[in-house]
Amino acid sequence: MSGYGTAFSLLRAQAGDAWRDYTRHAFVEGLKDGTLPRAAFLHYLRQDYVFLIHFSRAWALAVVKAETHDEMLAAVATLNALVTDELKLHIGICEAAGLSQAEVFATKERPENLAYTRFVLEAGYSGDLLDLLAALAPCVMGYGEIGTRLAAETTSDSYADWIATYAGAEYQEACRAAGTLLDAALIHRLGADYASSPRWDRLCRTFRTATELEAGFWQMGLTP
Ligand SMILES: Cc1ncc(C[n+]2csc(CCO)c2C)c(N)n1
Repeated sequence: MSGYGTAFSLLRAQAGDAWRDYTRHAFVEGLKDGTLPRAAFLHYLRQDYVFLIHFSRAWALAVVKAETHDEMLAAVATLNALVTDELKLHIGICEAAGLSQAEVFATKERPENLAYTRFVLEAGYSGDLLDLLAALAPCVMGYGEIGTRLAAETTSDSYADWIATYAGAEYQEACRAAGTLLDAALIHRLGADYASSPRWDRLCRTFRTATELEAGFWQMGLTP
């Protein structure tokens, strides 16, 4: 059990090797032991700022696709946290790492970044909240899992702040809230036996593709 809900555990298990390739990517192992080159980390941070803008748009779409007040509350809370706090926090992290605001704002979006965020948005545009959440889940829960493992296994202080952010209680609570939203949204639309629904295979495929695109994002990070 992952602790992020029943549906996430099922989706994670069916993603198989793709999940492992994402959460144990060489970039992640470099964060863990401090061997990740600084230039790669700064390049990743700049791309991640652009990523967060589109990710915020995807959570705004989740508000649009919500069908219950609880779903609206969960989506609007994440959207607010992203736009009000996380984007600002990210600029602060970049500045502390030696990147000016001007540099961050001028970042040219890499194709791997574009592919991932537009895949997520398209899943939401053409589908319902389930399609959108299946595409969003690897991002939210993957970082929660990576943060927890790295906090336990790290052998270096180089990226301690980054690890502490995702291992921290606040972020772990956000992962559990996303898991609760996903479980409830599935039951609301497909019933308790949602994994037997004809839609389940497609949701699994969407989750797996988003997982592969996360691994592609790490790989992009290694090539500034
Ligand atoms: C490529 C990439 N994937 C995942 C995250 C993690 N993340 C994105 S938004 C958010 C807040 C809650 O949804 C978190 C933790 C990231 N930063 N960059």
